Amino acid sequence: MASSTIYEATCSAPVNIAVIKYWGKRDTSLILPTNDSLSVTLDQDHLRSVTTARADPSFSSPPERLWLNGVEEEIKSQGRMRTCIDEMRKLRKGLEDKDDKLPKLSTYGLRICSENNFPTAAGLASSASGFAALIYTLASLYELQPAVSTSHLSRIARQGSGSACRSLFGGFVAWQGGETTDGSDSLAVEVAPQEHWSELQALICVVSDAKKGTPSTAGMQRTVATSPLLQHRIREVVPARMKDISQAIKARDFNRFAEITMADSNNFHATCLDTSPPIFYMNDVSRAIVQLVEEVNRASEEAGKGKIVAYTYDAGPNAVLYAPKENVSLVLGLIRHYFPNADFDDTFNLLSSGANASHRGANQPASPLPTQEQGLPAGFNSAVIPVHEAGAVRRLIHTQVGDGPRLLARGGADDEVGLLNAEGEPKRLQRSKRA
Ligand SMILES: Nc1ncnc2c1ncn2[C@@H]1O[C@H](COP(=O)(O)OP(=O)(O)OP(=O)(O)O)[C@@H](O)[C@H]1O
Ligand SMILES: C[C@@](O)(CCOP(=O)(O)OP(=O)(O)O)CC(=O)O
Repeated sequence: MASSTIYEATCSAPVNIAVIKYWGKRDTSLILPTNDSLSVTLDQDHLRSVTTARADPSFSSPPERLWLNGVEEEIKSQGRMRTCIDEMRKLRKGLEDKDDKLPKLSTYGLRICSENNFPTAAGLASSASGFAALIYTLASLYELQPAVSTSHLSRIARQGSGSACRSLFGGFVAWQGGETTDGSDSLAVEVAPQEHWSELQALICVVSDAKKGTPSTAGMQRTVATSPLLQHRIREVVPARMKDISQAIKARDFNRFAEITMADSNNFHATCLDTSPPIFYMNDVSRAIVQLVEEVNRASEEAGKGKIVAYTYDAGPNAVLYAPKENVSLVLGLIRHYFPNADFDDTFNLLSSGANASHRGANQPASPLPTQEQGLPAGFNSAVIPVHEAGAVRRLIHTQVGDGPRLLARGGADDEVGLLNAEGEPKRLQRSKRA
């Protein structure tokens, strides 16, 4: 029998894409990085993880169960999920020890259900939004805030997946790597809120949605073990860039922001190439996008204007393009010309054919090259890359800088947003594990 009060919370959390990359751990179990990093939080109206957690004394054998996208996952005894749940319980117990009146939720079993609204295998940062949603939901269920700060929560999210600590904040977020061996100073802080530079937008070019060859967790430790270039990155490159890009963000200086973002993506991928055996995340399509961005920026600067757009690549071939709002139509036009037939989620109605129109690749005629009236710089070399075969870029997602995790609902199982049914099982269950 379930107890009469339902202790439940449902929250969402955003994806973040780093502009100064985290790559390497100095402690693999606490997840302490070898360098600081900095990211932009993306709008969870477009990409998000939603998690429901319920605590109930009747939940037993096993006390905790977890479903991701409708499929039950094992909570391994030494695993990251286990650590996160245990750490959150400890924080709740701390509050209960100080206040007798609080229900002893820390002793109750848990049911957790989470869904990502983007394909988990799309090479987007699902572990970041996923662990941030988990931590924020448990913090809401256990009513930890304001006693426990968001930066404190980020220290726990970090132990789920390093990059997840940055998804606890909106806007522009730094993960301070810290120096202590216990990880107490390794946490995320806000550099600037979303509203500070809300004109910054992102166009995600999904080049491949196949699961990558070398997972980041394994790849980065191979780089730590074998790359001399990584040592230079840790000592010289990143510290200077962290300062410079923070200033660029504070001054809303897109030119400088773009310069540092692209340089850091290239430096990170250079350390991957410097790894033994080398790791290749970018492919020919990724490199063609780099050439296109470099050319439009060159032509714009030659015309006495600033850079139009910046690229950055994580541990996969997909490009994330950052640009001020006023440049996105041009960037989109260029991508749609050189990479025809991509599915396009037109969240901002740039192609102006109705609200949230979705343009499915197969029916789209090849787009013409944007004109000078549409902002193409006069000296742009249109032969910089060939027009690629249809579907070389499979999907385009247009989004913008966004806010931090949101509490969507508290309490009953019959609310619309909660993911668990009255029995504490997913409302939407998938029969078998994804391939
Ligand atoms: N909604 C979620 N809630 C909790 N954990 C999640 C969620 N979504 C993903 N995860 C965790 O993240 C893991 C996937 O992380 P993985 O690093 O393989 O992919 P990725 O995050 O897409 O890639 P990367 O971190 O390299 O950008 C899953 O196995 C799961 O443990
Ligand atoms: C290239 C990156 O996206 C690497 C992300 O690595 P993860 O955070 O996925 O790694 P773990 O801490 O092992 O879970 C760069 C970044 O997001 O800063």
